[in-house]
Parts: sequence; C-alpha cells; structure tokens
Amino acid sequence: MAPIAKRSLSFAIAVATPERITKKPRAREEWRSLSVPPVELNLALTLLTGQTFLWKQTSPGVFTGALGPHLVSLRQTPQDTLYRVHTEFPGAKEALREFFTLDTSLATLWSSFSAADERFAAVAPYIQGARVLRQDPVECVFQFICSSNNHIQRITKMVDFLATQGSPLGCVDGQSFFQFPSLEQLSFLTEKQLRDAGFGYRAKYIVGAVETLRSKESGGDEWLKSLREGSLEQATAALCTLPGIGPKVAACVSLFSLDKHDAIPVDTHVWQIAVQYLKPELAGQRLTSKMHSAVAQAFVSRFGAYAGWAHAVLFIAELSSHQKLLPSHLHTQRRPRTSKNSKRNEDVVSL
Ligand SMILES: Nc1nc2[nH]c(O)nc2c(=O)[nH]1
Repeated sequence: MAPIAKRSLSFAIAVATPERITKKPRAREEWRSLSVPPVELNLALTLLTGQTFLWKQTSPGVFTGALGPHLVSLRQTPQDTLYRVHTEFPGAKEALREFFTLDTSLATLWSSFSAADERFAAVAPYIQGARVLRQDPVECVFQFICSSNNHIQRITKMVDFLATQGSPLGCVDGQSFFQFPSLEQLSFLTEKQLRDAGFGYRAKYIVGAVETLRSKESGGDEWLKSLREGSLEQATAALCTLPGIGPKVAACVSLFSLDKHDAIPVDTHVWQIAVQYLKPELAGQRLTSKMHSAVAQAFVSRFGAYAGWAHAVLFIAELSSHQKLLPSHLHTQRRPRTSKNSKRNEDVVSL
C-alpha cells in the first residue's frame, strides 16, 4: 500500500472514534495546574500571534495542540494555567514547561525592557503574558517555510495539511490532531500533491528542505537541534542553506525553536517599529538584507540579549488584529492603503 494511503487509513480510524476523547474525561484527562499565572503566560497572545500555526482554540478559552506524542488542552484561570492530557505518554507537563520556556521569568525581562524603552513600557501592560516559545525545530522550519509572503489563514491551512502526514493523536471538540510528521513521513509528499493542496511555489521548497535535511549525516532532526549550541550567526548561515529559508524565516526559526533569544525577524511590522521608535534615520529607505541587519542590531542595542522577546511584544502591538487591546493613543498609524498593500497591511505576518 502507498504510504499516503496507509496514513489516510489510520487517520480514518482515529476520526471515526472522536467520542473516545470527547466523552467523559478519564482520570488522566483531569485539569491540572501548570503553576504559571496569566501575567507570566497568556495563552492567546502566545499561541495565536504567529509563532506557531498548529494550536487551535477548540472551545471558548481552551487551546489544544500536540507536543511530540502528547495531545494537550490548556486554559487559564485568574491565577493559574491548567492543562489536560488526552494521550497516554508520560512527560506532558515537562514538555509543556519546555515549550513555554517557563524557567525564564517574564517579570524580570520586562522590567529591564520597560526601563530601556518608552514604547515597550507603554504597550506591555496591555499585552501581558506574551512569551516566546521553544518549539521543535523540524516543526518550526516547515511552519515558517509555509509562512513566507503569506497570511495567517492560508499558512494555517498549509501547516494543517502537513500535520495530517503524522500519526493521529485524537480529536478534541470536533478537531483532529496529529503528531507533527517526521522527516521520513514528510518525504512521501510529492511536489504535485503539495501544489494541489495550495502550497504554490512553496511546494518545491518543502520537498527540497525535506531532502536536504534527510541527507545530513547525523539526521536532519539532530542537525537542526545542534544549531541550539552555536551562535545566532552560525544558525542563520546553516538555516539559509535550506530551500525556502532566507534571513526572515531563519530569524523566526532561530527565535522560536533554537534558543536564539536575540534573533529579530525583520518584516514590515518590525521595520515600522524600528523607523518609529528605534532608528528614525531609516525612514524612506528600502528593506534590503543590509537593512535587516541594521534593524536587528538596533533591537539588540536597545533591549540586549533577549531582544527577540521584546520584539514579540512590540510585534503584537503592531498587528491590526490586536490594536483593540491598546488604548487609542497607543494605536499604530496605519500606512494608507494602496492596491498593492491592502491585504498585506492587515494580516501578512511574514515577508
Ligand atoms: N517579526 C515577526 N514576524 C513574524 N512572522 C510570524 O509568523 N511571526 C512573527 C513574529 O513573531 N515576528
């Protein structure tokens, strides 16, 4: 049987029995404490603002996603974050603590960011609990290859398609979840299948990146994980050898999966922040790769070794979807719409 057909069969079995997961919770499906207050972790601001496209809001206030073999749901109370595990494997709490980098204190970081920067100090109280994730690097690479020159809705659709190549983990409130596919599972996808699924020119990049990663002597998974050890420059150079990865995508992967806390993904939003608040002399210039470095450097000069974490807050404050969180005097002045930027201004997260 062809690998795709085999996978589809196991998926059919998993979705045929959703009540296995949605009916009365078993003991292991009880809500448990993650011991982190909303000021240190805001689920919506962390999971639904462009760092990952794999987590879903499965019911009001409940977010569900896969962490390796664990399928977990999360919700907040006024004092805590609660988690519920739908799968059998041990270690879900540890996986969650790692994914949300909970050993890093937002309070400590943010007090130094607020002292360094007026805009950060002004918007941070309205965006409390926005953290930077530590994702699996393979998952992160493929999500951000899909993200290039794209908007959230379409990226999510593409990433959901990739996810269906992995092992089914179950169904929560009518939504199916899969363990993110291994490189081997991804290798069964053809460029044609991806094009037919709406990936456009990115279809070639996905197939090429899978091939390149699978050719690494240590295995693509280990090769990517090894980039956690070196510098940001080394990680950027290595990532940019993969098809479909340029400086912006490399910075997203470095920040959201490789422990490079000073990585700054420079897109139109970040460019606007730099021009308005950090380096006004950039106004009127074009965003070239030299400018990318200048903008990233401006963030690091202002915010230090965790500049990427400060960027995450300023980036959210820039999104049109999140302006409503801010009082009107803190709203960003929008560029006038033109036929070229009308869609992009609103919801493109990655250029
Ligand atoms: N500068 C940023 N660009 C992004 N694209 C994306 O998908 N997420 C981000 C982000 O957090 N910052």
